[in-house]
Parts: sequence; C-alpha cells; structure tokens
Amino acid sequence: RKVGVVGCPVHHGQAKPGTEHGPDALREGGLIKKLMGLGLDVHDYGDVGTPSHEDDHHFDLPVKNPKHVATASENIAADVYNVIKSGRTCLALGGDHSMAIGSIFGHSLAEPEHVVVWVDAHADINTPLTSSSGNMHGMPLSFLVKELQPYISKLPGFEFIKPCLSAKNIAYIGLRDVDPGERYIIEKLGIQSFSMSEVDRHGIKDVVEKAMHYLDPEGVKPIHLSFDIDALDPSLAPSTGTPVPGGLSIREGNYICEELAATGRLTCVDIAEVNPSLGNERDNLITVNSALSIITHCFGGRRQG
Ligand SMILES: N[C@](CCCC[B-](O)(O)O)(CCN1CCC(O)CC1)C(=O)O
Ligand SMILES: [Mn+2]
Ligand SMILES: [Mn+2]
Ligand SMILES: [Mn+2]
Repeated sequence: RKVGVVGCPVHHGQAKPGTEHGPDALREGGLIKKLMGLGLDVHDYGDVGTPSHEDDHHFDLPVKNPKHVATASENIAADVYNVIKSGRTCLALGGDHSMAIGSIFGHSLAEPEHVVVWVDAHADINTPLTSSSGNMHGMPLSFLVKELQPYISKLPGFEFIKPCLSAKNIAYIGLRDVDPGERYIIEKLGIQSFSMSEVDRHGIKDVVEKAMHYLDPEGVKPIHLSFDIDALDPSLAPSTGTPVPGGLSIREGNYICEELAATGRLTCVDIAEVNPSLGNERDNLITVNSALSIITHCFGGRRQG
C-alpha cells in the first residue's frame, strides 16, 4: 500500500493562530515512522504553499480571509490530485478544516465517484451568508455541494471549484454543535447525519454500518474521510480551536477508522484542527497522540494486531 502525505499548514479559516503548525506537530510526533512501521510505502510531499498573510478583502461579506483560503485551497487540490493520481492514498494534514475545500475537490478530480464521511463535532456547512462567525473552517462543505450552489456567494478566487458532491454522498458522524442555518440545510437536503445522540442510541458499530450502507450499498466507491480532531472528546484533543464536550472516545474514533480501512477503498484522509499553540505541553502531547492513533487506524493499524 502506498501513502502520500501532504501538509496543509492553513490557519486563516479561523481566528486562532497555530493550526499552521499542525502538520509539523504530527511529523515531530513520529507520523512517518509509525506509518512505515505498518509496512507502508510512505512518501512525504512536504507542505503546500500558502500565500503570505496579505491583507484580505472581504468583498462586503462577513467572510474572513477568502482570498487566502482560496489560494491555499487551490494548492491543496493540486497536490491531493497528484498524490491520488500517482496511485497513493492521500493523507492531508491540517491545518484548519478549510483545508477540506481543496482536499475534497482534488480528490473528486481524481475519483469523481467518491463519498465523504465527515467526522466532526460541527457540520462545517455554513454558507458565507448563514455563518455567524465568518470563519471559513465552518463552511467548507457549502462550496462543494451541488444543491447549495444557488445560495453560495461567488467569492473571487474560488472560480476553480466545481461543486463535486451531492447531499447523498455525505454522511456525518459525531455532530454535537450544529448552527441553526446548518440544521436547516441538513434537513432540507436530507444529508445523513449521525450525531452523538445516534452514537449513544445505536452504538458506533450500527452508526458506521448505517453510514456506509447509505453512502455506498454496493461497497464499490472510493471513500474520503475528513476527520476533525474536535470530533473526539476534548479530554482526548484539548489542543483544538472549537472543543465541544461529549465527544467520541478514542475507541469509537479508532473503530470508525478500522472499519473504513477494512473496505480497502479509503482513498483520502484529512486530519484537521490540531492546534499545537493551544493548551500546555501535555495537552499538545495528548492531542497529537490521539491524532496519530486515528491516522494509524486508517492505514492498517489494528487493535487486534
Ligand atoms: N459552526 C461554527 C464552528 C465551526 C467549526 C469549524 B470546525 O472545523 O472546527 O469544525 C460555530 C459557530 N457558533 C458561533 C456562535 C457560538 O455561540 C457557537 C458556535 C462556525 O463558526 O461556523
Ligand atoms: Mn497569518
Ligand atoms: Mn469541528
Ligand atoms: Mn471541522
């Protein structure tokens, strides 16, 4: 199995500096060695170029740093596309979750039929106009879902994106902090959503089974896993910008990854929102170790050995 690692050191999708250090924190935590220890052929493509922090215009919208996010997204899409086209599974290291604009778009250029499993405390599907924060890490899916395009303000710089997902290609796991506008979109579009309530009610096994049966009943489609570290309980991922109590256990997180890995069709994995600048040294260590556990279970690591 071949893996291509792409660092996406972006932080302008949100307000707390530090997610740009996420990729290096994971590398310094031993990421590459751990992946090689699984017998994988790993190539680290380094970090995508992100534009200097030029003053960004707001185009009279409450969206923050749109040009910066657009340029970074285009660079991420190009690298992710190249990695997947070269026959490697892509591991995209964030960086805030606006990285998924580029990683999902790049993946869709290589594998138009892919589905998305979005593991997150948040739905990340605000449009520029439904967002109360203007932070683009809360909007990535809105730029990618075909059904939402009539409601998306065309932001300069985003012309490269062709909406590449239908609502039926997305399933959420772990939601527990969804904005009113997002809830309306999820219900209106009928997006399959397994919040922490469903995880508690049915258990993680049923949730993963239901999600995969819904997304890909024939078991043939490439899978994009976009894993926001804040899906895990804050006790497991304290160094992240928008922690929400009552998250997934590391067992539940590992289980999701083991099941997706077992399909053999996991083609792109994002790990987003690791912010080493938040919390103390111990918080950083706990967060990086949780992220490394999630990653290794996506790439063949198994708790039964
Ligand atoms: N939905 C939020 C959070 C996005 C989190 C992005 B991530 O990648 O981490 O999943 C939250 C907005 N909301 C603002 C009002 C507050 O009282 C509660 C949070 C937003 O800013 O859009
Ligand atoms: Mn900056
Ligand atoms: Mn989140
Ligand atoms: Mn997110």
